Amino acid sequence: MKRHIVMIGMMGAGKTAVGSELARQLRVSFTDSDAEIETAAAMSVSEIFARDGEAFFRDRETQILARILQGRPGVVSTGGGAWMQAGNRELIAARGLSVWLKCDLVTLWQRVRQRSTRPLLRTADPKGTLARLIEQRYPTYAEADITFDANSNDSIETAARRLIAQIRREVPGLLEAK
Ligand SMILES: Nc1ncnc2c1ncn2[C@@H]1O[C@H](COP(=O)(O)OP(=O)(O)OP(=O)(O)O)[C@@H](O)[C@H]1O
Ligand SMILES: O=C(O)C1=C[C@@H](O)[C@@H](O)[C@H](O)C1
Ligand SMILES: [Mg+2]
Repeated sequence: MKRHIVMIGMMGAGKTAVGSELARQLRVSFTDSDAEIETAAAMSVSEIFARDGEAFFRDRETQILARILQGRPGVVSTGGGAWMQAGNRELIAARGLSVWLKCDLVTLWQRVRQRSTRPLLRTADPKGTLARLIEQRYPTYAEADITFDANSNDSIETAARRLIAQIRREVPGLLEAK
């Protein structure tokens, strides 16, 4: 693979789940920026938000992304907010193919509602917060190189296979070239 494949999109879109399966099918490495930040800090994303604040988390996210992207090309899953910073978009564009996992509110809500691991959704009306984030972010997510329909009822394995087919169609040669 010539470039990284970088998964972007909302919380619950499947960046981690589909991204790790994609890496498995392509036999390349998988790195998740949220997980890397957690390992480096020995704290969960929620704990970092609570202790050091979102701005601190965003700085760490940029540093970690830059480091990951310097490595050998693989699949990289980002946190949902990473793509919203212009500097991060430039870093990603320089070394990777960006893939937006596009997903609607109903599906996202089904996937994130049970878990309390997303600090941005700890509000009085988490579904409303999710809806507002969708409105704010979708025009910018739409700037990604590839938009993948992540709504379908496909299994994670089938979704990854469908994404590989789409990348082969839209960016011929990317997966084959060493
Ligand atoms: N295509 C899919 N089919 C079925 N379940 C899915 C699919 N995509 C994601 N999920 C499930 O939805 C949940 C959220 O997915 P995941 O953690 O991959 O989202 P994410 O985009 O990485 O979110 P975050 O930005 O919070 O890290 C997981 O339980 C995952 O297994
Ligand atoms: O959408 C977001 O801004 C976030 C998504 C998660 O992946 C984490 O990076 C964090 O919870 C923030
Ligand atoms: Mg994730």
